[in-house]
Amino acid sequence: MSEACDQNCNSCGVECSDRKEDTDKHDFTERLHDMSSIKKVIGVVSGKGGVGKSMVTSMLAVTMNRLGYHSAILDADITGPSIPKSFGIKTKATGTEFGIFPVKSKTGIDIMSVNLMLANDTDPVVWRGPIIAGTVKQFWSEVIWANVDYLFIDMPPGTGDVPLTVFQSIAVDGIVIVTSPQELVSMVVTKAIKMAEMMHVPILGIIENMSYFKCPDNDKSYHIFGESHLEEIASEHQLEVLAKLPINPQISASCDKGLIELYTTTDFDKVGQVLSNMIG
Ligand SMILES: Nc1ncnc2c1ncn2[C@@H]1O[C@H](COP(=O)(O)OP(=O)(O)OP(=O)(O)O)[C@@H](O)[C@H]1O
Repeated sequence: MSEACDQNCNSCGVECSDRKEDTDKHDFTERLHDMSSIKKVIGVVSGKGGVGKSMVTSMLAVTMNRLGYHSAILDADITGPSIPKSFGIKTKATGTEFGIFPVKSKTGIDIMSVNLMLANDTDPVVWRGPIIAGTVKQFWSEVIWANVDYLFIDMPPGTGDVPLTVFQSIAVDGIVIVTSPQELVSMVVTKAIKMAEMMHVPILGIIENMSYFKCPDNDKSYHIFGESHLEEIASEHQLEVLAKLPINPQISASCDKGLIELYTTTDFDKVGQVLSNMIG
């Protein structure tokens, strides 16, 4: 210890034997539940709301489940949870002294969402930011995610408190960015990309939803929300285009009826392959 020591290690650069841990450097990482095992954690993000992020999260879980992996979904969209509805889940989550058990969908996808804990699905979550962020952490550390290959996290839109909490406290292996043609012409998707870069989370690629509408009468494709700028944005940030999804009334009908697991498409084949390669 130096003679001039004032016991404030934060303002001193000397590596002496009495040095205390730097109190400015916090480790925000949350511990996974002891009974959980997750191979890969994938965040699904969007710059703004309503672009189909929850639908894409659901279909990613369904796709990997169909490929023989055990998928799970952590619904981190606490104030606007829509995952249980897409899967038609009516039962509530249960818990014991060991932890909280996610609810299984019809095809065996494990799901945890705030709506599985509320008495009524229509009860609003009127909580302040730190409580919401704390709930997401609890979904990670107190839920028993048993033998999960892919845990998909449906993030709230934007770059606010909850996405920040997820990136800081959960070891995310990669993110998928969901966007729409309208959104791409604005700067919001770039904000989401830059946030992931700042947090050092690998970006697996971009999915453009509501890209076009294929008319069943004449088989022509119409760009309802304008021409896509996806390739430009993707190449600007050296990102892979994982899918371009059409506007398809069957998608919204499947979500509304809670039958997303019955929706079939080849549109997710590429992203399914990219995700499979992560486990091998
Ligand atoms: N490609 C599509 N074709 C038709 N309907 C779609 C498509 N994608 C999403 N939808 C519908 O649009 C609505 C919004 O989708 P979703 O809830 O997935 O958006 P979101 O980005 O998660 O929204 P939020 O940010 O508000 O949570 C849903 O009713 C969904 O079924």
